Amino acid sequence: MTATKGLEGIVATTSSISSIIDGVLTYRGFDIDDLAENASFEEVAYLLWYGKLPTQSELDGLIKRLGENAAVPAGVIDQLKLYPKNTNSMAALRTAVSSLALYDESANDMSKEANIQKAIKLQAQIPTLIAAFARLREGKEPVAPKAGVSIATNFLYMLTGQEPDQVAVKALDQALVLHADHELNASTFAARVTVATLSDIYSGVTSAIGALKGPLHGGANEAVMVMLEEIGSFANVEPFINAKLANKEKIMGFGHRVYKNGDPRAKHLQKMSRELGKLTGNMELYEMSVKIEELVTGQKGLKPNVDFYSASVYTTLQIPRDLFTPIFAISRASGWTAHILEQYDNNRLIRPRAEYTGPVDQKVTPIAQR
Ligand SMILES: CC(=O)SCCNC(=O)CCNC(=O)[C@H](O)C(C)(C)COP(=O)(O)OP(=O)(O)OC[C@H]1O[C@@H](n2cnc3c(N)ncnc32)[C@H](O)[C@@H]1OP(=O)(O)O
Ligand SMILES: O=C([O-])CC(=O)C(=O)O
Repeated sequence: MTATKGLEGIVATTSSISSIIDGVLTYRGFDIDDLAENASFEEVAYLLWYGKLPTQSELDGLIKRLGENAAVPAGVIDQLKLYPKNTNSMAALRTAVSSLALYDESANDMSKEANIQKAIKLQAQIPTLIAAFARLREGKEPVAPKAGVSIATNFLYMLTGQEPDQVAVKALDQALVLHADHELNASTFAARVTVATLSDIYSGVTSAIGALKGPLHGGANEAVMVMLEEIGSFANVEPFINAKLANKEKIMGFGHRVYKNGDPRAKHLQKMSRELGKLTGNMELYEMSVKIEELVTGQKGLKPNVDFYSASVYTTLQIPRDLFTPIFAISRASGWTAHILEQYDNNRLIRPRAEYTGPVDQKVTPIAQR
């Protein structure tokens, strides 16, 4: 038995949800470029869950259902109030999602119908949890979700308590489309491993949030912003990046396990970053990002991934830096739950082997003689 480090190149399941073939990303056979330009996040979530794009009435039905399920139990809000104000936002989300199960009587109902309902409920409640956490830590009361509006609209509304700007809604909605699913990425794999024991959907999504949090995965979008802030100005980009590369340090938001010739989602986020910069009259973050790309691609051949330009996009939308990864979770909840449903449909316990590299033939010495 020989181990493959990081399971690189290992095909661990079949799936009909999304594919990456020759650098092209599709959800259910639809190219991400097409979806990014022509579909809303709710249409994409429907596509991931049901395998087809919705008709207008199916879409209206889903938006209505998401609205009806968006409020979170009062007990969970009470718990959020007890979280330390400076706690990590992904740790808060992970704990809060796990708590949702305590208040759902159908949490352990494994019927298909109950699991689809829970997928929709989780998708609806995650934005509410994040916005409530963000307000409570600033000493503000949570804002109740609105019915009949998109997730992008509702999230920005619940975060700020104000009717969101349409440019911001459109940008966030497109970002949600771009992040919704990505084949067998680490957090989706974590979700599938968890539910393959026939554990419940809340356990699967809680595992996934834990995996997404890390800076080698979803946490990279926040890490990109930390780096941009550390660089501080366009003039500092070149010396900063050159020093990092000379030290063989990783540049966050670059590289990918699967894409070696570039992440097809990055160009959409780059365009969004440029357009938002122009609209707000502040191009500095965009220009710094472009310069970083020029240096990292030029010297290392590494291309930006989905996390790189999302940092300047979210900052221009005035979203706090530590909510970038939770926003990724809002979007990826659709993919995680679609994968969990698919796993239940054709389940087998996921249990690979390890190549043992430890000592052999050891004998126990009585404790007094050790
Ligand atoms: C949504 C997402 O999850 S997208 C990914 C988000 N993560 C990041 O942006 C973090 C930065 N990027 C990385 O750490 C990596 O590129 C990963 C984890 C995404 C993929 O990595 P892997 O396929 O495991 O490649 P690995 O980390 O082994 O790197 C291979 C080589 O490229 C280098 N490399 C990879 N990414 C980077 C980077 N961002 N900056 C500098 N060098 C890098 C490594 O140092 C290594 O070099 P070496 O062979 O000289 O030691
Ligand atoms: O697929 C991966 O390894 C990481 C990624 O880009 C994603 O989850 O969107």
